[in-house]
Amino acid sequence: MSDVLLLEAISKTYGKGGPAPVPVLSDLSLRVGRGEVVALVAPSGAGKSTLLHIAGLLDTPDTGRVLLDGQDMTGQSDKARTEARREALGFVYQFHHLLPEFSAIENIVLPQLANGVAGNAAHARARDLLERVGLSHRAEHRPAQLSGGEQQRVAFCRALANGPKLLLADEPTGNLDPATSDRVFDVLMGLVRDTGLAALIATHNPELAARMDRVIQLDVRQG
Ligand SMILES: Nc1ncnc2c1ncn2[C@@H]1O[C@H](COP(=O)(O)OP(=O)(O)OP(=O)(O)O)[C@@H](O)[C@H]1O
Repeated sequence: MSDVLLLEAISKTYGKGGPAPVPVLSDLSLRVGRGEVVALVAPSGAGKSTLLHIAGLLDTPDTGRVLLDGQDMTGQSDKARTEARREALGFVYQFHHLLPEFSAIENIVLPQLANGVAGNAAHARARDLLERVGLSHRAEHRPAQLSGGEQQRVAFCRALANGPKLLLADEPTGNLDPATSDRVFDVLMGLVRDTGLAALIATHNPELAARMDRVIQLDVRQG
């Protein structure tokens, strides 16, 4: 299985060289293969967000390498990283961050237009994604008119709108009640499996983690 994401010997310390350095990641390596769904389980403060930011090319490690689909992103320009992020990565957060003034379908169309997709094709893809998550009938509604679980399903569609190679998710169902979280997670797994993309999904929920292909546990560093 080829690696979609490969982190090699990553280290990160905040405030390095200052009076109160915070070492967070030390010599961490991980890989996510094509079609693989990996759970990232970490107690609060262990560096889960730091790791997702590094994997998502939003932050850089002090040492180590980040390879995305075989391409070494270490030392690449901001422009190249932004491009790679737009083309290869999809993000889902605990709170959906949908644009409130746009409808569900527009929230899925807009990132495609920003990537140069033609309007008709972008709408067709958005409709297809909404159908897959059972929300065709809510396409014209704005986020505030949708339930929390529905908003999160729209956020999944948006993350997948540009056909990413890797989905990075930070507690994607964390703000939902347990029953809704379970249902919405099923939808996410269905989407990921259908599209064959790789996913790294951070969760505090051991039951959700157990349903993924592999679990990576991060521990809090002492000192
Ligand atoms: N900019 C920063 N400067 C200094 N310390 C930081 C900075 N950002 C994060 N940290 C510290 O690094 C550690 C890891 O932070 P991170 O946000 O990655 O944790 P996390 O595992 O995502 O936690 P949570 O699950 O609570 O969100 C924490 O102790 C945090 O206080």
